[in-house]
Amino acid sequence: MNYISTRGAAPVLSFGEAMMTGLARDGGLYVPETVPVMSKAEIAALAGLPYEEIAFRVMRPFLGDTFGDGEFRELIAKAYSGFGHAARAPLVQLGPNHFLLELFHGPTLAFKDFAMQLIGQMMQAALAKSGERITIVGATSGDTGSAAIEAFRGLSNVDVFILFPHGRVSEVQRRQMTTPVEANVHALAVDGDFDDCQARVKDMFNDFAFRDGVRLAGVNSINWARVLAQVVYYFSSAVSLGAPERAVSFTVPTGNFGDIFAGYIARKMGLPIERLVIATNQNDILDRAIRSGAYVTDGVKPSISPSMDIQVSSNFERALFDAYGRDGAAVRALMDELKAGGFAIGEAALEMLRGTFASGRCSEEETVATIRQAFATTGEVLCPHSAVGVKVAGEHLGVAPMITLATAHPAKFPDAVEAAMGVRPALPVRMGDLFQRPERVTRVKNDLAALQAIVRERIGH
Ligand SMILES: Cc1ncc(COP(=O)(O)O)c(C=O)c1O
Ligand SMILES: N[C@@H](CCOP(=O)(O)O)C(=O)O
Repeated sequence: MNYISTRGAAPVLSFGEAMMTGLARDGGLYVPETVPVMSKAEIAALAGLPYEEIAFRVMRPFLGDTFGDGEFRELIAKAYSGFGHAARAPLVQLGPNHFLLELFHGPTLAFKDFAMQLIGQMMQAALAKSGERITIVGATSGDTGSAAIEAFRGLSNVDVFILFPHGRVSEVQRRQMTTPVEANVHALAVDGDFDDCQARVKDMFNDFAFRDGVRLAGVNSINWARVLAQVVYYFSSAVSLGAPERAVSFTVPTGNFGDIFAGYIARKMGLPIERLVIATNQNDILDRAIRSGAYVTDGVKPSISPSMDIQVSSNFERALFDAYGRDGAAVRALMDELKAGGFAIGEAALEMLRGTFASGRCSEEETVATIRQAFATTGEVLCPHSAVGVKVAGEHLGVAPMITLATAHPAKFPDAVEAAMGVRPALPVRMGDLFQRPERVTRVKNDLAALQAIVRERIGH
């Protein structure tokens, strides 16, 4: 299995190489050269299997010879052993034809754990073989950062630097990143928004002297392995509702487009998905793009679903690559236009995107009302991101069962949830002392040289 860049001018890599490389050297994102298809019988055979076995069968065809079968099974088993629910990704019913896929039972209470715990295992296995030492630099709007820190804290051959927008993540999210005591964890509060943090990480990858000097690695959804691990729960949930005999639909609270892109891959692999709905908060660039054909940034607006406060949606590039017939030069030209504020999606590409994704937007008021209403009618406590999904899903219900992804635990956003429904969701007991632990964080300007200097100094390079 080969991996190619969305900008068409980077070396072709194996799965293992793409995982350790992060951003392609032409600035693009790696995607599989071809997507393996599962037969109807293979999909049907997933029903009733443990999550770990489904993960093995869905991901195995993408790996080439990076890991042996036995080794890969062991890595999967270790990755999910710390999850707080036997089903890993349980489904609960919200209404006659509407289900919620709870993706927040991992160690840091967000869907990021599904991929990050596995990537942590896979990278450690790869490093044990190569004897290398790496420097992970990641950008977060709240959840990727804590998940990455949890997956890599305390390792002797990895330093992990996380850039988060100062004052724009919830207090629980911030403390998850600033309270780990391990010396290889570096939380950096950047004076800027998430788009700034993500742009600085990409700048670091595009500075080859820095990138090669510190042996930079990425664990944002830049990294194909992150997306791949997220494909699994589309299969596990769909088969439990009758796929492949019965088609299902998904609504996905969306920011950086990684999670919904995983759903797109599941569909390409043969999973019968009727609708794939992008749900945005007031940072609605993706909804506007699908409706109008203009992908134009207009500044990140802080919201009560802060993890989705994103305008430059990294993985949309992967969708554009397919929409433009896998023409790397065309994607490169669009990304150059984006630097100046935006671009118009070509007619054929827009038709492809509209045929693939539906979309909707949820205002702040609607998010609050949805949290309140879901609790009153179903007893389910939604985090604000999941509420965005539930609200938009309600506009797209059809014959096929709708599965909305619940992407974070409500206790990560206690203020927003309490303001909506008058009850403060409690953190799990193991995190009960989070607010008593001392914090360790460095405030940094939104400046590439300043950030690079910190990384170099901390790793002694
Ligand atoms: C809780 C939560 N919901 C939704 C999203 C959006 O997911 P994606 O960036 O993959 O679109 C994020 C951030 O990624 C998140 O942390
Ligand atoms: N919402 C994310 C933003 C980063 O997304 P990623 O999937 O590219 O890591 C977060 O919580 O950090």
